[in-house]
Amino acid sequence: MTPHDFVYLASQSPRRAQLLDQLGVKHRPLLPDAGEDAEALEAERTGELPLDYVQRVTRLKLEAARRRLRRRGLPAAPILCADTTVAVGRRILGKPADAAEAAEMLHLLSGRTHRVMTCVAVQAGNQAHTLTQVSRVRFADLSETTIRRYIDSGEPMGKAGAYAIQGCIAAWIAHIEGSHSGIMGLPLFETTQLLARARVRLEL
Ligand SMILES: Cc1cn([C@H]2C[C@H](O)[C@@H](COP(=O)(O)OP(=O)(O)OP(=O)(O)O)O2)c(=O)[nH]c1=O
Repeated sequence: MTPHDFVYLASQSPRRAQLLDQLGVKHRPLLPDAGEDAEALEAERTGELPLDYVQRVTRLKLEAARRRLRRRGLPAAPILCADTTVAVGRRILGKPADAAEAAEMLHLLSGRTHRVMTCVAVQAGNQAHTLTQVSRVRFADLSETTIRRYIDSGEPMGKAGAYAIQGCIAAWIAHIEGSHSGIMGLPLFETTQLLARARVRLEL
């Protein structure tokens, strides 16, 4: 069987597209239709643990993407999607709704270690390959001024946990354990294993 030349990237995250580019994997967007409520997939359930949450949301994203592919009658190819969640203990930090929520999250993350979980799913034919990569991130103490300035920069919005390791807040990240690309939204080492299982053409 010849390898697949490209994957459908069912993600609106520009970071995920850039990270796939870094691997040299060709991808085509498979974005939600106007009527689809992509945000609704990320609704939390009371008492749900972060690991269960990130895996469930990824499954939902994959199912929605598979339906989309069928609806549009597009040529068959593997579909890749992912979800990134920040966890402080059992608490899930999603994307902040506004500046006040972003401030609350950054206060919570200040001076402590939290986990960042990214679940990746690749559907190839009838088979779904998934894995979850978990990293640990330690923030130095963040002052009120730093938090305020960071929120004013606009960067926290649209990011799980109200920060982006690839941005200026990296100046306060004292330690990471795990996968830098995973924290950004797509763990490259692990994703490569999934793509290989799905027989997607890789650069190396
Ligand atoms: C913790 C962290 C998150 N993020 C981003 C990655 C994700 O885009 C976002 C988490 O939201 P996700 O719901 O995982 O992704 P998304 O909504 O951007 O895109 P889609 O659901 O369509 O795939 O936070 C960073 O860019 N840097 C970081 O350091």
